[in-house]
Amino acid sequence: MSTTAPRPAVVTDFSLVTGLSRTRKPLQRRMSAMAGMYADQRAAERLAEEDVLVYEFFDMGVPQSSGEVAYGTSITYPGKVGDEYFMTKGHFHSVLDTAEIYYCLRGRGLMMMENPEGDVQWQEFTPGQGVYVPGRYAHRSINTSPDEPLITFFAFPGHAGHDYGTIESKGFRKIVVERDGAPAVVDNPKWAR
Ligand SMILES: O=P(O)(O)OC[C@H]1O[C@](O)(CO)[C@@H](O)[C@@H]1O
Ligand SMILES: [Fe+2]
Repeated sequence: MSTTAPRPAVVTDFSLVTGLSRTRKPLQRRMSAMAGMYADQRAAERLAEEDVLVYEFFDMGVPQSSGEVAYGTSITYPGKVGDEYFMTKGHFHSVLDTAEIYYCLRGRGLMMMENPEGDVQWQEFTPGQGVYVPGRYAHRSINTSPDEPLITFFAFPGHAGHDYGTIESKGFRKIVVERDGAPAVVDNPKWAR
């Protein structure tokens, strides 16, 4: 939607240190909402009983229309389900060919990406490093630190939308697990063709 009526400039707040906003409410995802996404479902269900908070994000409330820039901060907490690191659900954009930029403010981790044709890529997150997720790539943030939150700033086109269906039913082709004390990218045993 485009309009010629004057629009107020909007001021939003979020901390580049904590990722938290004083004025926006976080959207929180707990283990109970995503237990089935981890390879070790038993371990996930145990954590779901305590309803552990896996990640939260602050969406700054921009209209979901073309021409807008949606943005906010995302905090993925440290933790593991069995040997698999805490991660976001992950999604494609409903308008598939829309990109997204993430900028790491704190912590350590990976952005996992894959496109519908099966190309898989991952990029490291370290503070001061951005990851540009090209259009057509599903994306999931993964926190590989033992004790620090992974905090990122993100921005994407307002009309992009979120498509969780494919990832919820099939997962990503690769998962990230701890092997000999270090993160390793391995095939997802649950991935279904
Ligand atoms: O939407 P998911 O996969 O639960 O992950 C949340 C993150 O992705 C975003 O939707 C941006 O793509 C953010 O709102 C948030 O950082
Ligand atoms: Fe996205």
